[in-house]
Amino acid sequence: MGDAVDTTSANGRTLGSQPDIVGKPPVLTVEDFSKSFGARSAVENVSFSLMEHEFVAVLGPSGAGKTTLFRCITGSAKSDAGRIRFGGTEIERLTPRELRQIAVVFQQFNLVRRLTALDNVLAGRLGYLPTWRGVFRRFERADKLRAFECLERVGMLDHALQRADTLSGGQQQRVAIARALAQEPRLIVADEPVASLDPSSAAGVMQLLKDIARDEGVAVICSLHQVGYARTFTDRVIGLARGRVVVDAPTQSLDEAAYDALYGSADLRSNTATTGHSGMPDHHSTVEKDRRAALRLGDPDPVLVSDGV
Ligand SMILES: Nc1ncnc2c1ncn2[C@@H]1O[C@H](COP(=O)(O)OP(=O)(O)OP(=O)(O)O)[C@@H](O)[C@H]1O
Repeated sequence: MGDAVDTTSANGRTLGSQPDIVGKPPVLTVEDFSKSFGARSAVENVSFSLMEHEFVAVLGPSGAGKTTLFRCITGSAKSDAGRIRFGGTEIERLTPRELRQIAVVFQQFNLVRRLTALDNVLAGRLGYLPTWRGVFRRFERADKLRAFECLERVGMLDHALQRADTLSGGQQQRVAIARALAQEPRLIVADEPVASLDPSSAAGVMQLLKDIARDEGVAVICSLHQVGYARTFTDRVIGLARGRVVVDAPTQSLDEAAYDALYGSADLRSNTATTGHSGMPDHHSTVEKDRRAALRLGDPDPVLVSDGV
C-alpha cells in the first residue's frame, strides 16, 4: 500500500487516511427518500451516500425518523418515494445473499439468551449454509473458525462458551457486533447501539465500531441520542429533524449552531415538547431524552445553550 492520503467521499467528506477507497462507488446511496405512515410523514426527501470506512452518526430528537430510515435501509420496510441503493442495486432487488452484507446491530442486542456467545455468533453464518445444514445448525469447520475470529475481534473470545444471559450489557453488544461481522458485512446499521449501556461500556462499543469501519472497510451508520459519542467517535454527522436532513457535515466541523438546528430551534422545541414532529401526540414527543443523554456525557445542554444559558 502506498502513502496514506486524505480522501474525500462522494459527499465531499474527508475520511482521513483511506487511500483504498479512491474511485470506488458508495456502499449506500439514499436518493430523495420519503416514508409516511398514513397521513403522518416520517422521513421526507432524504439524500446521502456512505463510503467504505465511513462511520456516520445519525442524530435527531425522538420521532425525527431515524429508525424509519434505518428500517428502509435494511429492507425491513418499504419506501414510498425515492431510491435506496446498496452497492448500486436497489434494496428491493437485492438477493438474499447480497442482503446478508447489510448487518444490523440493535439497542437491545437481540441475542438468544439461552445460547452461548459462540452459538449466537454462528447465527450470523446461517445465511451462508445450505438450508438443511441451517435447520440442524450443522456448521462447517470454516464457519466455526470464522465465529471464533469474530469473537476475538470484539474482545470476547474468553467468553465464547458463556451463555448470553450471563454476560453484561456491554459484553452482549460486543457479541452482537461479532454476529454482525460473521455475516461478512459491507454495511453495519446500528440503531441506538449504546442506548442501553453504561458510559464506559458505551464508549468501548463506539470505539469498536470506529475500529471496524477503519480496519475492515465496512461502512457504519449509527443512530445516537448522545451528541458526545458522535463528536468523539464518528467521522460525520447526519442530523434529522422532523424527517428532514438539517445537518450533513464532518463531525469536526460542527459547532453549536448545528446542534441548535437539530435540537434547539424554538420551532422544534415548541412542536416536540408536547407532540411528535408531525404535530400528533406520541410517545416520541420530547427532547428531554436527548437532553438527559447529553448531560450524562458532560455535553452542554442543547436546549440551555440555545437559550443562551
Ligand atoms: N409503525 C408506525 N406507525 C405509525 N407511525 C410510525 C410508525 N413508526 C414510526 N412512526 C412515526 O414516524 C415518526 C418517526 O419515528 P421514528 O421511530 O423513525 O423516529 P426516531 O427518530 O427513530 O425516534 P426515537 O429516537 O425515539 O427512536 C414518528 O412520528 C413516529 O411516531
